Amino acid sequence: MSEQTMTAPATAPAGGPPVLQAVHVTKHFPARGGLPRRGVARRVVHAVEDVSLDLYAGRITALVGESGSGKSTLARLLAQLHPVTSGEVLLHGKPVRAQRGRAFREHVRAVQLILQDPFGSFNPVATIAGTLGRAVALHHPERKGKERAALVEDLLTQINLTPPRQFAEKFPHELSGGQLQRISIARALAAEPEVFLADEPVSSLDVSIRLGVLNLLRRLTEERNAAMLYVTHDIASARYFAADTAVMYAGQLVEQGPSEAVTQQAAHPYTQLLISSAPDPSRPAGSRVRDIGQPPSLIDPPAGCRFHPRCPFAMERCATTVPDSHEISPGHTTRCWLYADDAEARAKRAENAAATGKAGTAGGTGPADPPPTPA
Ligand SMILES: Nc1ncnc2c1ncn2[C@@H]1O[C@H](COP(=O)(O)OP(=O)(O)OP(=O)(O)O)[C@@H](O)[C@H]1O
Repeated sequence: MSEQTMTAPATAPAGGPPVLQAVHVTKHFPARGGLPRRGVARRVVHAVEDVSLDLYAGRITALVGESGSGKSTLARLLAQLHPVTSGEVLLHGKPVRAQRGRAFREHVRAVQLILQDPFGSFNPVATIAGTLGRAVALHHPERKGKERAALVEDLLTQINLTPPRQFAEKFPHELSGGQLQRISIARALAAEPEVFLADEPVSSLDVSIRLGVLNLLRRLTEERNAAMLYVTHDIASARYFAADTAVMYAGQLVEQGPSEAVTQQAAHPYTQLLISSAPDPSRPAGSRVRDIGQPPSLIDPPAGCRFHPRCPFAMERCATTVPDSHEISPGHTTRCWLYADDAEARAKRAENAAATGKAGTAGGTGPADPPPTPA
């Protein structure tokens, strides 16, 4: 497969048990600034609130939302880089709580994070062979000398930087952003992970090379039957790259399910807004969903559904009670009161359908459309 052609998303059936799970995970950070005052509870940032998400072997799940919605925090909780405030992270069904020791090291090996900015994560005075050699030494201490060098060359070949010797002796500043992002993927591969957490892996890269890096990630996921979380702002790329999509708003998951369903029959007004805000030349003029505000402060988030102050279809209950999860079609769920089974919700739902019309679709009208350029 050419790396410049976007093919159908990795869709290994989600039949087996999840590899990695967030179960009712919440993360509060102490708010920066201001001194604690006697008798006044310390203010916290409600970065992630009661989020449950499953990742499956051989399957890519996109986590979509605007800046500050808690996507990176969730990825870091799954990687055990932050302790959870409540809830659990499970690897193969077993809770992971250790922040040090053998269980922690095993988690860090099995679950590898790939970050947005490849430049920031390399030692500028180490060659690529030195950087990858350290990763090999960490995860395969038995491989020494020539064996270690051979493994470094093999890693470079797997990420299509060939001939490997030509790249091994280079320093980070001698490589392009795309080449360095490939090296960070190779460094993650050295651990033979079961899960990749790719946090906006292409958004800092030149538009022309994004597709190549995404297709490399997909090939590696498929070949290794690894699970992948693909964190992105770009809901249109999620449809083409990921089998499943989860949408996050202000720390809460508002919709999730098969990417095709989430992007073509978006149920939550926030998902509809995200889709209608994404560039899409095929969308008729005037079909945008009306946006009536900004994301809330996470220090003092709105009660109920956090989207309600911005939602044109909000009802009274939306301001007081966190919505239940409603199943729209098999595996496609949303936390939105529009899908409750009562007269008021039905009327609002009809209003929503009339207002959005075709606006609940992303990236065009069918699988034959050309892939969008990933952001
Ligand atoms: N270590 C921290 N201490 C305090 N607040 C934090 C910390 N890390 C993240 N936050 C806050 O948590 C919220 C969620 O941030 P997060 O980076 O997870 O969002 P995001 O969706 O990944 O955004 P972006 O796409 O811009 O990276 C933000 O309000 C952020 O300021």
